[in-house]
Amino acid sequence: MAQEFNTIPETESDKQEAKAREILGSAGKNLVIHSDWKFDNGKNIHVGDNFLANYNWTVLDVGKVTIGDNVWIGPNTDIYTVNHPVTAMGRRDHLAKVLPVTIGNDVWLCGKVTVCPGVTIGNNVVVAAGSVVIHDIPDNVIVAGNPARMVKKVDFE
Ligand SMILES: CC(=O)SCCNC(=O)CCNC(=O)[C@H](O)C(C)(C)COP(=O)(O)OP(=O)(O)OC[C@H]1O[C@@H](n2cnc3c(N)ncnc32)[C@H](O)[C@@H]1OP(=O)(O)O
Repeated sequence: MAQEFNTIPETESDKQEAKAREILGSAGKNLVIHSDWKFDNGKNIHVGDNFLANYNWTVLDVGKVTIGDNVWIGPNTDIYTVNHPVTAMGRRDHLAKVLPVTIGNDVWLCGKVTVCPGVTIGNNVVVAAGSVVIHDIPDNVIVAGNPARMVKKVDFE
């Protein structure tokens, strides 16, 4: 399905939107996803109204990914729901732990952000470019860095 999506020319945004709606578990009104988009299932991704994902959005949605309204995703941003063991033996045994990712309303994940398994991001949050999110993030903040930490609070208006 990802390959099918990525063959649609960027100039044919109506076709991109229709295919994205086939792929996703659910989507609200006003949906824009650019190529290349990569994912495991697609059906485990749920997005709200006014969703925009820029180029090269990768989602390892073995687990559920829930995204609220008015969320923008910058280019080359990744969301993962799968962890593997830190022990060599665990990885030899191909073990995996699946944890959901939840993103609130009015969130901007900037370019080259990585969101790790099990994370919940609140409402009205900006995750600065290049950040790696390993902890939950509260409402109304800008976070930056690896690991992402609050750099300042932000108002809604
Ligand atoms: C759909 C799309 O997204 S397409 C467009 C893609 N565009 C991008 O990805 C652009 C991303 N922009 C950024 O990351 C910007 O730095 C923003 C939006 C987070 C800046 O927000 P501002 O409110 O202007 O933050 P400001 O520049 O005041 O920085 C606040 C603090 O965070 C730090 N900071 C800001 N961005 C980053 C970053 N990417 N990584 C690390 N630290 C950062 C600053 O150094 C500053 O720290 P200091 O107070 O110790 O100096």
